[in-house]
Amino acid sequence: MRLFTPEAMREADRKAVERGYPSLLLMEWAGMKAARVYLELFGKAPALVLAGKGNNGGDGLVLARHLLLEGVGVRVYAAGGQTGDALLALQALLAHGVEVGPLEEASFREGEVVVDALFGTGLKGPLTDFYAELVERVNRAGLPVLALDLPSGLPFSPHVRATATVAFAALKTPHLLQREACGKLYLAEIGLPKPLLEREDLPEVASPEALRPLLPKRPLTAHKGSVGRVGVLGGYKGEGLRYAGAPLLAALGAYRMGAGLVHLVAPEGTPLEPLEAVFHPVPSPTLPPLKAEALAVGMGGGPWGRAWALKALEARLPTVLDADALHPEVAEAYRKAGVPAVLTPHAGEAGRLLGASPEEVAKDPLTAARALAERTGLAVVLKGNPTVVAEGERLSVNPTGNPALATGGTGDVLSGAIAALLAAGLRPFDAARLGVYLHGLAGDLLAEEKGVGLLAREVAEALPRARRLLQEGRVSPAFFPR
Ligand SMILES: NC(=O)C1=CN([C@@H]2O[C@H](COP(=O)(O)OP(=O)(O)OC[C@H]3O[C@@H](n4cnc5c(N)ncnc54)[C@H](O)[C@@H]3O)[C@@H](O)[C@H]2O)[C@@H](O)CC1
Ligand SMILES: Nc1ncnc2c1ncn2[C@@H]1O[C@H](COP(=O)(O)OP(=O)(O)O)[C@@H](O)[C@H]1O
Ligand SMILES: [K+]
Repeated sequence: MRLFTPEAMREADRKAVERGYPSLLLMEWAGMKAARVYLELFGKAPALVLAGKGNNGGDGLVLARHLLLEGVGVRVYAAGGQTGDALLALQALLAHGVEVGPLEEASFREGEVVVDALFGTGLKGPLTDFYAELVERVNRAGLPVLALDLPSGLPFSPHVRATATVAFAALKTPHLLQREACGKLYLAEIGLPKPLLEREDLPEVASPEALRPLLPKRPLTAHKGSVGRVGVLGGYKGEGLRYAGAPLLAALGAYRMGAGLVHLVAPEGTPLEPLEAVFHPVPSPTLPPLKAEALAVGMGGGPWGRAWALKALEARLPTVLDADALHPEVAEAYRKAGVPAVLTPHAGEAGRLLGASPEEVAKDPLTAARALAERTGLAVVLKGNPTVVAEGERLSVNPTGNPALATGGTGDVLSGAIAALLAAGLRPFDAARLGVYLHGLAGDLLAEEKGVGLLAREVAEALPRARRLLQEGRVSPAFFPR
């Protein structure tokens, strides 16, 4: 699944028509699928449909007809001047005897659900005047809003803040970069010929279909030495500072992602947890002899992080470099040595590596992740919402995960989880995108059950469940909770 720009989506629509596919069918499917989501979310609550004059409005007019046929009360207000498919959609609705009022007269009523079909991918520039005001009125009305394709006004401001959004044919950049405005996100297939959606030049949206085949196999004859052993190097003792928990959480992340054995290399005095680990207490950042296939370095390493990362290089094992191991000279040393590595910075750490502010990184994570991958020659996991994975020319945007993960130690769990996948033999880019996806999914499962207030160790504990859902094909490719 690819992440489309609005322009790339319009191009795909155009190519479908060039191939002879009737565009009216696309619109009919779009409106019908959106009506299904409406019924699922809001049942028979009456709808207030606000339709623009373009094809997005046309989708709204189709939806109104389908809701009417399902016995849902609809009030429809539309801009004047429809042409083409949108005009046909209007005529079909009028033929059912529905009154369509002018958009200027739209009013909001308690108990209604607003269907936002004002603008989709055809918007050029920010809304002004009447439409800016209308969007503000929609937001102020306090009613649930179902946005068709995109919340109107995106990617600019002002824009509609939707309760849910039905994206047609493919996710577009604002769906993942301006997720806040979209609410619950649904992806509806509308019959666009598949080859038009296969655009290798666009970033990937990490999807269950693409990731499932990457899951490491666990043969009947597996033993703890055959499924991947991880060395975790982290923690720091000195100057009254103790970062004891971080490496333990990385160890948990590795075990919960299926590692056969985890070696925990940490400062003397670090608690001997988890019990399942093999402990190597060290007085300074050293690399004891380890039987391992991958390493995770830097979690809670303070001033030890950099030294540890450079020592770890001697093992020439695929390595996750996190937190205190994230320094330009460390990345450069791994690149030079040709040792495969995954960098896992958040926006602040990425900013430090790029010489940019955290705000600049967070504003355009796709560009920042690509720039960092290019500069370091390594795989990069730029953490946030969304998390972006980059390596060379490849970009993968992760749709799982939610703000309940914004709590200390969840990043450490992720480092260990990615290291376990490296140890199982996955290439850095694959270990990174699979690890990030399952970590986010674990967070989604927990947020659904418990809401906010998670502990990082619970995220580790939920990893096997996330993995099993993916393995069994039970993750919906068309629904993205937050
Ligand atoms: N074959 C297709 O093209 C399909 C398109 N579909 C829908 O069509 C949408 C795209 O349709 P359109 O290309 O007609 O575009 P939209 O319906 O998103 O908007 C186009 C209209 O907005 C006006 N406009 C643009 N920028 C504006 C601004 N800043 N202020 C005020 N008015 C502005 C344009 O003049 C035009 O009238 C998609 O998002 C999707 O919902 C679906 O029906 C599926 C098939
Ligand atoms: N708002 C959010 N939405 C989705 N994921 C989030 C959000 N906030 C944090 N996360 C995830 O939680 C993890 C936090 O990692 P990090 O910042 O390194 O924390 P720590 O250093 O405490 O372990 C990352 O995987 C990040 O993507
Ligand atoms: K819309």
